[in-house]
Amino acid sequence: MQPVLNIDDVKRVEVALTREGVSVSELMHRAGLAAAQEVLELGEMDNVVVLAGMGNNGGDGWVAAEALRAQGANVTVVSPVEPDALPGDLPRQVAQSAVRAGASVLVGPSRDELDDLLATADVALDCMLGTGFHGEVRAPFDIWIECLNASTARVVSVDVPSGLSAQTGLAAEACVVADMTVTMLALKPGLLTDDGRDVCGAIVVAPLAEQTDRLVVDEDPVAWRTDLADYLEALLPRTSAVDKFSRGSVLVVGGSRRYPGAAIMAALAAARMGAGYVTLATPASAAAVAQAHLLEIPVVPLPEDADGTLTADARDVVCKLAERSSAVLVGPGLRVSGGTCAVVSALLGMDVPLVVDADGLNCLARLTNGALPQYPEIIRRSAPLVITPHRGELARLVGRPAGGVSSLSDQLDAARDIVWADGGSELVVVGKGTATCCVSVERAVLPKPGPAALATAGSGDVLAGMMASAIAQRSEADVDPALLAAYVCEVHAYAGTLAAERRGSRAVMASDIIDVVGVASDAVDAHVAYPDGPAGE
Ligand SMILES: NC(=O)C1=CN([C@@H]2O[C@H](COP(=O)(O)OP(=O)(O)OC[C@H]3O[C@@H](n4cnc5c(N)ncnc54)[C@H](OP(=O)(O)O)[C@@H]3O)[C@@H](O)[C@H]2O)[C@H](O)CC1
Ligand SMILES: [K+]
Repeated sequence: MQPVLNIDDVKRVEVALTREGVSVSELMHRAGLAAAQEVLELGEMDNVVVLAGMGNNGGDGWVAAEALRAQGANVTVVSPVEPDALPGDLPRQVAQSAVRAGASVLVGPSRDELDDLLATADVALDCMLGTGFHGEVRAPFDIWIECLNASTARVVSVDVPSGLSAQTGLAAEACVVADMTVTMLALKPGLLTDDGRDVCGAIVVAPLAEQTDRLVVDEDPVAWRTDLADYLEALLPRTSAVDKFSRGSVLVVGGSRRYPGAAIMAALAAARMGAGYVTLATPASAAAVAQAHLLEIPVVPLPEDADGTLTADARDVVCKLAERSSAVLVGPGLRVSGGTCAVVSALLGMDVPLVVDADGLNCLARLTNGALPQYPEIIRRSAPLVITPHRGELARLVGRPAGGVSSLSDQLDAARDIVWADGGSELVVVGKGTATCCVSVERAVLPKPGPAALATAGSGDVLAGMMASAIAQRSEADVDPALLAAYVCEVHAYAGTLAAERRGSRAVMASDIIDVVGVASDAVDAHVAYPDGPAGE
């Protein structure tokens, strides 16, 4: 797994490195050399343009320019001011050194001059703005970014594409779209989510010092990005010695007269993820339509009110069914009412592994007055509990205003508020977004995010069904619950990719994802188990 650090923690690692004898000047040299090395590895890069800003990100660029010049490349550095006029001591010194080494400098070019220069470039190094960037991009960098994005040069961004917040992943109006980002010391959350996913290109981490790994871990990384090999312990069992019950039984409680589909999709996804036996319990007036869609899955009708929503009387039947299940999912299509809140509350009080999604989460928000971290006893239990909120649901659960969870960084903070208040190892918050985080009290795990095709109605219901299915199949196993949840997200993401290949990237519907869950999990498992085998290539 690769550690992900908040920007403030990256700065602390920088300070810790200087305490261990690696000066900032040395770090800047190593950063510039790391960027130059990546350029050299692209091959045939004779003409290099370095767009340098005024701070240390620019300093990295001047070091890279000198290193590439030493390798025989034609290097032109574009700077807003003369090298001698750079305000920071370090950037000024490395700039002067690069000039002495023969790098050409173009100061304050017009748009046309810059376009002409970039037209001759094989590669452009983006060193305008790094982690010190804030607000909207000011001149001249807004214009430089436009020229760079319009050019045909390969673009390598140093530390972070200029214009992207490395913390939030939100891009300013002007933001470099890179082919590659060479980031210093550790991954940062903003590179992995939201606009960051579209503008970073391939990400390479340059550790800069042998002490870095240790110092990064000392800073308690805000998250860990998984590699496929990390999932080995999370793989679902594949043995011939099974019958339909030993393969795990899942109870899905969801649906309403108005929204029968969500629960149907969750039940199907649970079956496709490998549970041997799935049951759907749904309000009586949704049961007939559900049964018509679910040939292999029994549907149990439950007491409902005049709106076709569960009443509190449903609790007894639901709890009896839950007792016989290896895992329960509650929420998809449920709606929020006194009755549905009573059912969610009863399930939380049981000793059965539980996944709470969608309206189940909205019931939970209502049961806790929109302040779940203040009522940890409601979710404290001995059996596993996985809650799967998207950003809006997560904001509601922790009492933030609408839009109050707007980045991966916010997702991680809000999820931590919940798991730390709970304090137990049974709870995982799967915070869904353009990057999804699986957060337990132990750690936060980031699975590889899926394609935009997954952002479609019902996709979350499918994930929830898959999650309950995986937990049912691993109920006896001692596996890190955040890792198991991340594995399920990874299979869901890959299913989205397969569905997009089959249907077209904008045409995927949730049922297309369900259709390929089985082949997606086979493929992910093969990659995990045999990373170097034919399936892993
Ligand atoms: N982490 C490490 O170990 C190392 C990182 N290095 C590199 O250093 C940068 C961070 O350097 P820093 O000097 O803190 O900041 P930047 O270079 O990113 O940016 C500061 C300059 O940018 C100006 N700025 C800020 N916002 C804007 C904007 N919206 N529009 C235009 N200009 C902006 C800022 O001007 P102010 O007037 O706001 O002060 C500064 O001039 C990190 O990313 C790495 O690349 C080191 O090499 C050492 C190792
Ligand atoms: K940059």
